[in-house]
Amino acid sequence: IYDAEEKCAVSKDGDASWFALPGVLLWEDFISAEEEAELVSHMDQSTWNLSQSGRRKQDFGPKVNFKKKKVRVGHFTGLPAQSCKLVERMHQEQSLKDFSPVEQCNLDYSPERGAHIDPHLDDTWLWGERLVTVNMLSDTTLTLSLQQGEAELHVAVPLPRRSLLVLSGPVRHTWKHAILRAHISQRRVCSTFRELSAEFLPGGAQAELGSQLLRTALTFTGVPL
Ligand SMILES: O=C(O)CCC(=O)C(=O)O
Ligand SMILES: [Fe+2]
Repeated sequence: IYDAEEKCAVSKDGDASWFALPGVLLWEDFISAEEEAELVSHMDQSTWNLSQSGRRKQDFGPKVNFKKKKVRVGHFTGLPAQSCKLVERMHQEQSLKDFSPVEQCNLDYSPERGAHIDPHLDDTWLWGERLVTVNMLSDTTLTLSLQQGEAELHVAVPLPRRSLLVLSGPVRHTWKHAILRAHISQRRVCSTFRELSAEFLPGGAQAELGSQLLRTALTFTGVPL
C-alpha cells in the first residue's frame, strides 16, 4: 500500500517491509466540493462516448495514430474553459510549475458497467513525463504493478475523491497502472492531463507542431471531439 506521507510502499500484512516508491505525488482536496459538482455537471452536458472496459470518455486533444506515430491538430479546439483555473492551480506545486497540458481525457467509471482500466503504460512517443489526474465523485485505488522475475509486485495507491495524482519517473515508465473493477463502488469521473514529449518541445524534431498544439490547447475554448 502506498504511503503518501513517507513516499514509500508498505506491506499490507503489517510487517516491517517497505520500499521507496518515487514518482507518485498526491495533492488532497485539490478541488472543492462545489468545483467538483460544477465540473461534472458541465461534463454531463456533453455526450459521453462508450470506450473500452465499460468506461465512457470525452477527449480534448490532437488527432493521434499511436501505431503509425502520426499526430495532427485535427478538430482540436483546445482544453475546456473549466480547466483553465485547474491548470493555474497545478502551477502552485513546485514540480508542476512548467506543466503545460496538450490533452485532457475525461473518463467515467460506473460499477453497473463493470468499468475498469487494465494494467498499462501510457504512450511515451507523444506524451511527456508527467501524467496528471483529477479524481471526482468517489474514492478509488490505483493499482501499480511490476514484474520482478517470477513474482509480480502490486502497490495500491489510495485516490481520495477531489485529489490530484501525478505519476512520473518509475511509476510512469516502469510500473504499469490500472483501476480494478473491484475498486469502483460508485460512479467515478476523472480528468487526465498530458504534456508533450521532448520530440515536440523546443529543440525537438517536431517542435513546430508541438507549439501549434500547445497554442491550441491553452486557448481554453475547447469542445469535446
Ligand atoms: O482512471 C484513471 O485514473 C487512470 C486512467 C488512465 O490510466 C489512462 O487514461 O491512461
Ligand atoms: Fe494510463
